[in-house]
Amino acid sequence: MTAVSSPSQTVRIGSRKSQLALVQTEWVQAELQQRHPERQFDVVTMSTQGDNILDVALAKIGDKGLFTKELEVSMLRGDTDLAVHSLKDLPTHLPDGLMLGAITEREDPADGLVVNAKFKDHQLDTLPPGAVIGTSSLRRLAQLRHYFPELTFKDVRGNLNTRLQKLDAGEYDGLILAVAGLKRLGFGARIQQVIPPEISLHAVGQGALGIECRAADPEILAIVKTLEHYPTAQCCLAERAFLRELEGGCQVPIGVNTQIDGDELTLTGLVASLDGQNLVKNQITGPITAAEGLGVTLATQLKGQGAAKILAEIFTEVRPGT
Ligand SMILES: NCc1[nH]cc(CCC(=O)O)c1CC(=O)O
Repeated sequence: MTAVSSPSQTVRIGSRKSQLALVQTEWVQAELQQRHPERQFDVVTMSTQGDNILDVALAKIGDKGLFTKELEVSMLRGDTDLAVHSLKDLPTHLPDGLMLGAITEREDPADGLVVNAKFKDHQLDTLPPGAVIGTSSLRRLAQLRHYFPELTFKDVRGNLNTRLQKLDAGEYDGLILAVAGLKRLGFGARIQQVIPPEISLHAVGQGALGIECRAADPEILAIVKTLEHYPTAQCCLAERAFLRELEGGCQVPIGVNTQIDGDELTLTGLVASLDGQNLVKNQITGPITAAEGLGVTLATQLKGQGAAKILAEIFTEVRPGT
């Protein structure tokens, strides 16, 4: 008798429809298919709120689950079994019934500068005063304003291709984008400068993928876990604990950098005011196995150093009335 795969053998992977999301999900699909040949892995795509609202600055619409909610509802209904996210888009609090099943190996987590052809060979410190830099992230804005007050910063929305088209059409002189996204979409050659952590700390979870699944589905969890990359997971769990403790979403100027050296993990964290005038930054080192505790401790330290005041100010500025 030949084994015919029953419908229950099919694992359905939820994904956003953007080109980056699809590249990432197809990578996960191929890796899982290779590790679990007895199963069939299908991709189910859906649009999220974040994909549909393109005319409003991200900072103004809030961030809680903007790019993830539809994928989560689908898992809770049993229409899909897991979801692939850019980890930085996944909120630190997940809905009841779901969990972060695995974190995959991280691509370069840094931000990168991409420029219009007329500024070929320029870097942030050689661009002329007034050059227009596109970014939709308050974190990038605050840090870059601090170090390059003579540059002009302008909001930019849309997927990566749209953004690059706007850049090449001359609407911007430069864009700040995640190196990971550019590389995954084949635009690595356009990265003019990888921005060092001394100038701009990256977003929590940047460059890694987070695979979310149902908390009460051990079979799927066991499958998903086979994609976990331990060092990346510990770094990202430290970063996510730091962010959770500060209660800031991805649209608050919070930056991090995490390094592993032997059995030790060093987490650097920053909270910045929107105008980039005030940067509160600190660092903590401890055993890798205490990753989340290190994130919580660093957050508490930063709050005491002035971060609590900065965050309170931002919440009243960005979301008046709430
Ligand atoms: N904010 C959107 C987003 N979410 C994930 C990435 C790609 C990089 C990653 O995996 O962190 C990007 C694009 C960007 O920030 O330039």
